[in-house]
Amino acid sequence: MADRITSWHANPSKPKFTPPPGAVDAHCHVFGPMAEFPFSPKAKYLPEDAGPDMLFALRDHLGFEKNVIVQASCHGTDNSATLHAIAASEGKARGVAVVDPAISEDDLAALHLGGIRGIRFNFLKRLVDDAPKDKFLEVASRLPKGWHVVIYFEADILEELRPFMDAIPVPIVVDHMGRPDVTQGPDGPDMKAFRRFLDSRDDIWFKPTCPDRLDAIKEGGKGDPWDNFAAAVAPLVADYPARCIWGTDWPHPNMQDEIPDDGHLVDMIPRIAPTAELQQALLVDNPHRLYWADLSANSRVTAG
Ligand SMILES: O=C(O)c1cc(C(=O)O)oc(=O)c1
Repeated sequence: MADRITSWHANPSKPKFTPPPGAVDAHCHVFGPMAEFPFSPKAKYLPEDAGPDMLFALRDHLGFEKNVIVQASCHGTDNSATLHAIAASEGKARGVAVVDPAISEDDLAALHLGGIRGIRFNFLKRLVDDAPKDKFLEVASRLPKGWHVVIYFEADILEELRPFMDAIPVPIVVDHMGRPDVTQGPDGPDMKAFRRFLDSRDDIWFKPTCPDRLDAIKEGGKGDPWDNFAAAVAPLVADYPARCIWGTDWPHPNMQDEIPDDGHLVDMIPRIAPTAELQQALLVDNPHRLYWADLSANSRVTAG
């Protein structure tokens, strides 16, 4: 296999923006450690270790209180590394798993006990070999109560995926807004198509995340400070404030050629969510509704 890759910043800056109390980094990953949690034989990249200690140090450095750890494709359907990180978080992390669609009810229940609250369907050909829609729909129909489905796809297959996504019987959370071309601006065809999709159901959520990916210089974007991203995404957050959650995407799988400074990523937040109300929704209330709904004594977790 190829050399192991480092895709994260060694010394990220301190953000100027201070997240509100209770803020959740609701899209991040862990890699390994490989000696304990080997990568999948089908992994499309082989990263250096980026385990829970590093993730929690970054969380504190950036001013967040909690994490939602999304199973990275390099770990395939073995969620041990993600579960280990959640267990090490002292109640400050929950997660999203990637499962073999034939998973048993008992194994789903065990994932729930381990802090998992959703499963991820990945449609990026550069990350996974196959994405069997019929099997995905079958497992989506028997998830534990309160779970959702996270979907990662690129804008050019949104329409093709519509019948599949329309049939998903639980809430849907779209990773990185389905990767729109942000250079088209807020009213470009990709954003318009994504808005039509959001308007088709009121239980579709999205992550206005990854300016580093969507506005990368190597993709024809502007790079840091990612002005195309800010311009294209701020109106979306303003129009759907109860349906978005935010995350760093640390350790930034596959971003080794244009590694983002995590402090700069956090400083994108007030550019896409300029008011205290929007920041509270994006960073605190919305992720708590999806991932900590059992903290029901708190008004922030009621549906709305
Ligand atoms: O665009 C990517 O390369 C990417 C990869 C993964 C993963 O490997 O799980 O997750 C992400 O959120 C984004």
